[in-house]
Amino acid sequence: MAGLSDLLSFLTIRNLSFLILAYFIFSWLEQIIRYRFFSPIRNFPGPFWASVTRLWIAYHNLKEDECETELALHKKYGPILRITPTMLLISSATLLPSVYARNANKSKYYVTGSFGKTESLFNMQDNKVHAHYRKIAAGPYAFSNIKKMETLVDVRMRHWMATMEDRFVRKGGQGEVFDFAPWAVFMAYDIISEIGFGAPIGFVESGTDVDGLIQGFHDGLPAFGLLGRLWPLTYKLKNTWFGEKFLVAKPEDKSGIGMLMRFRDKLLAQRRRDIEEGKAGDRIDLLQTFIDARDDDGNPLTDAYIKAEILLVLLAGADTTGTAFQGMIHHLLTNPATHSRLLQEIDSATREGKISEMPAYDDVIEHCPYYVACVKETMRLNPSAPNIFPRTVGKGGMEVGEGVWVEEGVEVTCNPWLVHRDPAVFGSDAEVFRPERWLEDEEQTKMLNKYNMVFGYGSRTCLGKDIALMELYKGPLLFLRTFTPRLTDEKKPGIWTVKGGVAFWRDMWMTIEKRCI
Ligand code: HEM
Repeated sequence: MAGLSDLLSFLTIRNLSFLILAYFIFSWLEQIIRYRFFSPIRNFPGPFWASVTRLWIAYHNLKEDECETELALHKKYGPILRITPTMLLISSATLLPSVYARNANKSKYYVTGSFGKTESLFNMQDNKVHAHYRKIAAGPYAFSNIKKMETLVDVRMRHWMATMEDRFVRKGGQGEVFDFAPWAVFMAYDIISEIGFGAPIGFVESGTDVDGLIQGFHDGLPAFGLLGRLWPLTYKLKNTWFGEKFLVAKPEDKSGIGMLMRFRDKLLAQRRRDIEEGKAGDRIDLLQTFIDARDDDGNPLTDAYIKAEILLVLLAGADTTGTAFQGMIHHLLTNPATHSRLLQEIDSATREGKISEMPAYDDVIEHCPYYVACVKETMRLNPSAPNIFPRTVGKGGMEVGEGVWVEEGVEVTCNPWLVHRDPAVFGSDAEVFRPERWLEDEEQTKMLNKYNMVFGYGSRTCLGKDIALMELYKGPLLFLRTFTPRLTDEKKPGIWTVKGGVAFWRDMWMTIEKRCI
């Protein structure tokens, strides 16, 4: 009894607080020692704090200087860096095939369930599970299917061009000053919702960020960046009341994702009604191809899964493409010689009848090589997702240099923003915008294409690549062929912003005038 009362008298609030504090300090020290001296990646270089806590990368991600910090560290330490206690970052483009090997699983960085309870392709970690679902999605995203949707893209393009002319070209005088940045994204959202469910959200029509969707999406990006970077904490919280409430997106949420989910649910319900009443006709959008898709046993996909994939189309496909469109206009307005060479190519292809009033995807690829090079060069220097895409090293480990091995289970990643600046592949001027590099020599072009990471790498590459390129081979071309854009202040050609590993441009203030070919 005396022992118990002694113990109780010792457990004062002060002593208890001291014990809790001591526990945390001890656990932290134990973690530092374990990560510094017993980790399988202890011998790889990098900043001390990155090797002992994920807070280092989280801090730089929040500060929006992750890419630049890592580029400086690569210059100091070489192509392989330890950027978290369990993760290596590799900047050598030629190591992409090893990091993104066929059977590599995505690491736990891809937090499952964050875009809703049912998982879409993007977050599936296990490569076998992913392969099963990717086979089903291959049909809807097949190039032959996407080609059928080209007319949908054209309708939206025409609407966007007409709106630009109505709103911003003032006849006989100075053009109206406007910010190009949101207009590029308005176009991309309307196209992706047209392709996704056969209806534009209405950004171009209204000329506004409908329901604050784009702002809501941008506001959610810092949290998106942190959830993956601090994944052990995220997994601990995910199944708690807090996690259910704040970490898993739901249609009832006020956020941009919640709004997109409601929009998607309404259109799916409408489509189901149309099908029942025989009114769906010959729909050719992605929603219909997912509804018509069957698994290996001939069963249709569940509505929950269709919803997850359609949400992914909106999340992965709109902002990313808008960013590339913004980037291309930014680079051309800041490189007048490139701009004028490009116009020569487009104008003569148009005059010779090789590309029509609405440029066709195939014609642009065939007749406008310099234009295609400008699109590639834009996305090389400013990839829309300058992010880490980590995989877990599989059985037997992985060789990352002569005699240098990384053990099974370690997280390894590349980041397209860094890989595309590797001078060994992209040249000593890799940090400069120079589209000519894609056209100089056949072998070199092959190599640049081989080590291009803008749409990811390996078996998890972007499924929407053809859709994005279809937009990018039309939109900027139409805009530049029809209008002469002029920056209102040449010293302010737009601000490149990266939040949570996703990039966009801001403040691209300009005027446009009609041009004659
Ligand atoms: C310029 C535009 C785009 C860029 C830069 C881009 C980039 C990427 C990247 C880097 C990945 C790989 C992620 C990883 O390894 O974890 C990816 C995956 C994906 N993207 Fe895109 N994307 C773009 C447009 C689109 C569009 C338009 C769609 C759909 C309409 C789309 C749908 C997807 C899907 C479904 C995946 C997951 C593929 C899988 O895991 O099997 N993307 N994208």
